[in-house]
Amino acid sequence: MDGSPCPLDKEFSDRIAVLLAPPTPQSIQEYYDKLIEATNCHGLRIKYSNKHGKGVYANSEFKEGELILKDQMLVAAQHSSNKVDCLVCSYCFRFIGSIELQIGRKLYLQGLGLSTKKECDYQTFSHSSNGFCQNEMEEAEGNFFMNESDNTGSSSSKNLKADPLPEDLLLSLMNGDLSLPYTRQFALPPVIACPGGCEEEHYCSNLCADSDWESFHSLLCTGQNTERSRRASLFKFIEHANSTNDIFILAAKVISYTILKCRKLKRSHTTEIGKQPSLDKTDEFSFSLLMEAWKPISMGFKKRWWDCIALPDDVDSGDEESFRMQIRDLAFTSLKLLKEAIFDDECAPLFSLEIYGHIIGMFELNNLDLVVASPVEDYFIYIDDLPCKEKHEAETVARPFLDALGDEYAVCCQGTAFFPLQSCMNHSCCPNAKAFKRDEDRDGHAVIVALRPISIGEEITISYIDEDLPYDERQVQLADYGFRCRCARCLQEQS
Ligand SMILES: C[S@@+](CC[C@H](N)C(=O)[O-])C[C@H]1O[C@@H](n2cnc3c(N)ncnc32)[C@H](O)[C@@H]1O
Repeated sequence: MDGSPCPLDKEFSDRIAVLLAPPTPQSIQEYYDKLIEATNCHGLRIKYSNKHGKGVYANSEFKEGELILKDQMLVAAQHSSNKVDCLVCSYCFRFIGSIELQIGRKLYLQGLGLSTKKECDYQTFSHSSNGFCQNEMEEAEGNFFMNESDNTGSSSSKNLKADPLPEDLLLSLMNGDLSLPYTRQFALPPVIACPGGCEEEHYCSNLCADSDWESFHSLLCTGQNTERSRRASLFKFIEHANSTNDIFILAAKVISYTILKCRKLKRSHTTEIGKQPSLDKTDEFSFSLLMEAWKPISMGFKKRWWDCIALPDDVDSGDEESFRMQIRDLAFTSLKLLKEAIFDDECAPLFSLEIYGHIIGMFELNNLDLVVASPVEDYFIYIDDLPCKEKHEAETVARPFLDALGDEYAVCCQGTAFFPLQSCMNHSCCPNAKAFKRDEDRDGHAVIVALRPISIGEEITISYIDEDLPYDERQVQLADYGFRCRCARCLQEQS
């Protein structure tokens, strides 16, 4: 990149270009054929066309309302501020513990003055609307800030609530001494601690804990088992992300995932082949492993973050260049902090600003909001629907907690995720499918259902925006995704 402040961009420019080169149609086909085989999504096929790049096509018929896809995220994270509201598994994003723990913990943390996000947006495909924490962005970067309420949930609560409940009451709710009526019917998986001893991540099972550890967390854990100076660096990186934009946590997860996969490939190669490459080939060998580990990320549609981020309404177009430079500098600050914490010599090109910018840009252009409905909401609805006598008895115990929660009782788990198959779905203003969580979808998977009958060979499209908007407004919104829509409806309405 011309004028990049990051020395690694220059040192590894050839390798960075290889890592960021768009995959060939043939490698796309091979990769997604394998993925579809491995995930049993035989009703779908990914095809490449010169028109819109990758797209998802029906390989079988779908009826209206039928499930098309449940896509497991490649990488995902709960918004930092949402962690106050919802205790979820850090790998699959199921709610964990118990209804009592969810309620008690939230009220307890609120009592400590931690902020919360009010409502839950069930519209799951969304542009990340910059995701900045407003105050910190203003402070850290000087001039610019975003007006809209951001989706990191950093807004403080405005709703009216009853007086706080006594702390010891909340503690007994959290530690299981006090139980609420009918919560057995809303049993949740137990809370499994992080194997590295950090207090940040929790899991619903040992399987999730181990999978997270192996795929992401062993490099990012701030627990006691992590060496002291690395821990201090990680804390600094996380603090910076939490106070500016938690998209950096996701970028760190992508880098951690690639490094850990690279190490795993190296181990299995050494065990299988039984020998190390000759010294003069070590460098090439390491890079071939890096390419292999990076492959799932290489498939994602990407642009540099500071090039593709939508210009906030309150930034004058004359200040655009300066705004984009500030975004780049912010990313560079974050990258330097991450590099101090987890740098790996054999994966050095990953720590270039060019790669970091493209990873974040990938989330900007492809992300689907991570949304998991809260069982606490179901619980209070259940109480409300009980016959009169039972309802009255249950409410006597549960009501103070509902009052203390106010209208925040229903806050769902919210975050950002990259889904390998869903992210290949193109947009249409007359879509035949939509992202929609059904009652049974209680984890972080992306769920896509058919809006009308779909025949074999038809492209499966979703809408990235509110498709009921008039033509011009739709184009304005889609410009934030970097394209002008050429779907059948737009072509017709344009003429
Ligand atoms: C989430 S990706 C979809 C998959 C993408 N086609 C690929 O090759 O990875 C979104 C990008 O696809 C392209 N795209 C999606 N829908 C489109 C449409 N209706 N008209 C033009 N381009 C579209 C745009 O470049 C957009 O930024």
